[in-house]
Amino acid sequence: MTIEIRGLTKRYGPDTVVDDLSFTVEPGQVTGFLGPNGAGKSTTMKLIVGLAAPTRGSVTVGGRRYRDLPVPLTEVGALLDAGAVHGGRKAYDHLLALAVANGLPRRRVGEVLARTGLESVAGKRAGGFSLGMRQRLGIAAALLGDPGVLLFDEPVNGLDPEGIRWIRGLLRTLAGEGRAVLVSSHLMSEMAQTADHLVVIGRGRLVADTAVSELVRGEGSVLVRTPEPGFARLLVTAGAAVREGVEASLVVSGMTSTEIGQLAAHHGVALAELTPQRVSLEDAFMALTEDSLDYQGAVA
Ligand SMILES: Nc1ncnc2c1ncn2[C@@H]1O[C@H](COP(=O)(O)OP(=O)(O)OP(=O)(O)O)[C@@H](O)[C@H]1O
Repeated sequence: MTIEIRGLTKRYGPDTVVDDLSFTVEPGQVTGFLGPNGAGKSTTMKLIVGLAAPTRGSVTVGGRRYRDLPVPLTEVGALLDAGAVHGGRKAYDHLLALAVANGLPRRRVGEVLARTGLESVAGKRAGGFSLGMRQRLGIAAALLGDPGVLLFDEPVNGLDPEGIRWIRGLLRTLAGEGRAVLVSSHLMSEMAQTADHLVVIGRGRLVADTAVSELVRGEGSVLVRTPEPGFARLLVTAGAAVREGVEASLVVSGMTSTEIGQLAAHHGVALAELTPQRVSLEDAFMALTEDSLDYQGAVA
């Protein structure tokens, strides 16, 4: 199942929090939803599940609006706020109440408890749960209806390394099962390890909609070192952009290292160094969102 977002706009008073946003979340992959704090990620997720009404535009899941889904829990599962569990209820009872209210078989409760590693604490009250356990309970609830679409809002926030590793693995597995998985984060490094596809927003607007592999490949530059003073001019003549790097190196863009090596060989120029510079995802993200950051200082 696919999430289709078209021209989605949400205003709160004078503030346009989501601004003419369009993108698609495909099944079978993890789509990372990235943006600095306040970019509008949570609001977009609320719009997807009908917790807020769009000012303009539309969101559909499998071609239908959320409110038109007969049993939403069997089509869309969402972890939007891990704190939203009644603290006095036992984990098992919380899930059972949800299952019964949605006409789901009782056995699903045991299945999702097992899948989220909560079997041993199923009889304990959620009020005494650590953040990591509440997070797992929220995920168990999202999985209850075996939905084809899953939304997770900042699921790794506040988790320890083991919890983070577990969530990453779960997201990958859920996508591997053919589900559409949309997961928000304000950390590019986190998404780089989990997502196949990235949707980046800033100030409610779409900044990038790209495969992770595309972003990593990006526009790299090549570091060149040579004792031959005329080589920079040769590079420029060949169509490259050249600037001076540290310690008398040249930073070349617009040509691959192979092309630069061939040019040097052709002119009999000895190279002391020829190193492609990898663009890190973090750098790519900063470049993408630079213009859309509200508070540059806070992010830097
Ligand atoms: N119900 C509301 N009424 C008024 N303004 C709101 C409401 N909900 C969100 N906002 C504003 O919308 C903007 C976007 O918030 P949102 O929570 O969607 O961003 P976010 O990208 O999820 O950020 P974060 O990573 O900090 O959670 C913020 O400026 C927020 O103050």
